Formats: sequence, structure tokens, C-alpha cells
Amino acid sequence: MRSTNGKLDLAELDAVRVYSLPMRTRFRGVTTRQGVLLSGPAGWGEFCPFEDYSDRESTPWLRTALESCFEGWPEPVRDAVPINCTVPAVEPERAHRIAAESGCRTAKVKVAESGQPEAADLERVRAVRAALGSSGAIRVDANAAWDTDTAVRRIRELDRAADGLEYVEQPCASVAELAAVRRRVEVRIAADESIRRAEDPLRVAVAEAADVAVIKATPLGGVRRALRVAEACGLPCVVSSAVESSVGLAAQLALAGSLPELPFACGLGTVALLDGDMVSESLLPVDGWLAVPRHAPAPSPALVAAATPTAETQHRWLDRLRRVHDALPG
Ligand SMILES: O=C(O)CCC(=O)C1=CC=C[C@@H](O)[C@@H]1C(=O)O
Ligand SMILES: [Mg+2]
Repeated sequence: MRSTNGKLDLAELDAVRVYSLPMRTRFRGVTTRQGVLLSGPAGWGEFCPFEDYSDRESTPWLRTALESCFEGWPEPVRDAVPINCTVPAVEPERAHRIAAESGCRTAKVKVAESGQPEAADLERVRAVRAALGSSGAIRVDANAAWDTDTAVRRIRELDRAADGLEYVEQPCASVAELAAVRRRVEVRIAADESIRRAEDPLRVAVAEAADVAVIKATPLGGVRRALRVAEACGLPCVVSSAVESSVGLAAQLALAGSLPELPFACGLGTVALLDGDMVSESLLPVDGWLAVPRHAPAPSPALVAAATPTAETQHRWLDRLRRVHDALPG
């Protein structure tokens, strides 16, 4: 089926559906999550690169959707995976509620949000610790916001406020800075942007810059490619979402289900960040766990209709899909 604008020619696609969903709160600088659901002979897939991704950077996102639509995924080695809840840069009371109501034993807390005082991070992790109790695990994500000296200081402060951090995700932007911070703090360092947005995702391990590798199937080109990156990294891995709808999240769960080792809870509870979903039975954790799906859930026609954006937004996404498809190497 050709898309509505007739320009895109991804042979054998059965359906192309653009969606737009509000977020329950601002996360990663966005308040609306948009993407395209694709249906092929192997099932559904989701193409949902964030707006700041170029066409070239968006090619692996399309590969992930096409893998889901045309190939399917490798056999998993486990039936379910542990999930962390994700706490955006919200007030402590809301942070406490998110963690307490999630049913998860691990929480990832967003810190270093631009425009927020340092004290807000300390209050947020204290509230999450109060929600989880002493047995819970708390990790924080700074999204590359700090220079090395600031990172060392803030990590020590947050480690005290949290009464122990499981790890700190991407405290600084560069691999060299991660390595420098890692030599100066006791808390584990996790690399995320240094893997998913890097020309060479393997530099992290070579530079001894991290203790943990955050692996996201969606921006890495699919489950099989992400498995190869994980193996090559040679680090303990955690799978984390790209805030997909339940359609695209299924590929991330397939990755988490296929990793040989899975020592950490995975950041795959993010459908909770969306005010809505594309499937009627959302992939939300129960008691901190999610089952590993064998294929992506089919979207609900009624939910697709309700999330269909303006004709202009649809054409913008379909043009992006066509351009990125044209940019795929041979
Ligand atoms: O890992 C999680 O708990 C949820 C996913 C998550 O934190 C992210 C998803 C997408 C982009 C980022 O904002 C953020 C991350 O940096 O890992
Ligand atoms: Mg991250």
C-alpha cells in the first residue's frame, strides 16, 4: 500500500499511520510524542525519531521499524524482564507518587534539568528514596549536562541524598569526560548518549569510560544491531526506551529478552509517560516486570483514529519517512 501522499514506496507495507500523543509531563524537552506506525508481513513497527534527529541520524530508527515489520526478532532467552520506573524532573511530591505507584523496585530520576536549581534534584531523589525504601535502587540521568568538576560534586551530593545510587547515566557529554569522572567517583557510570548517538559506540569500553552500557534498540537500528553493539561493548547492559508507544516499545522488550545477561532493571516503563497509547492493552509493568513479546502488539484502530494529527503533520512525517528511507544505505 502506498502512503497517502503517494511519494513513499516501501513495497509490501500494508499500513502507514501517523500518530501524535501528549506526554503526561515534559520529558526530554518534549510535551508531545509523534511517530509513524508501519505494518508489514511480519507485523507492526514504529518509526519515531525525535524532531532534532537529522535524516541521516534517523536511518537506524527506520531500520528498527523495518526489522519489526519484515523480519521479526531473535528468540528471547527469558520470558520477562525487570523494569525501572522513570521519574521526570518533577516536584518531589509527584516524584514520590510516580515511584510509589509504579510497583517497580528501581527508579531512574532525571536530574540537571535546565533552569532548575541543584536543590530540586536532591529533593527529588530524597522523595524517591522515601517511596522505594532502603531496598530500592535509584539511578539518575544527567543527559550530558555537567562538566567534569560539576559532575564529581553533584554525583557525591546525589549519592548522599539518595542514600546510595545504583549508577549515574551520562553525567558529561564526551567519552573522555566520562572516563575522567569515573576515575574520581565511587558511583558506577553508565554511558547512554555516548553509545546511541556516537559514530563509534564502542569507544566507551575502550576508554574505560563507563561501568554500564545503556542500549536502546530503536536508535541503534534494531534488536539484532543492538545485540551486536552490546556484545562489542563488553560492558553490563541495561535496555532503555526511546519513549515509544507500546508498538515500538515491544522491540525494546525483545532486545531485553534476548541479551545474554540482564543485571539491571530496564528503562521500559515509559508508556506511563504518555497520556494515551496506540494499543488497547498498553505495555505497562506489573509489580515491576514486563513480559517479553514475540511481536509488536497491533494498534487499536480507534486509538489510531483518536491520535491522528492534522493533514499537515501527517504529510511532514510521511515526507520524513520517505526521505529517511531514501537515505538508507543500499
Ligand atoms: O531509561 C529510562 O528510564 C527511560 C528512558 C529515558 O530515560 C530516556 C528516553 C529517551 C531519551 C532520554 O530522554 C532518556 C535517556 O536519556 O535515557
Ligand atoms: Mg539517558
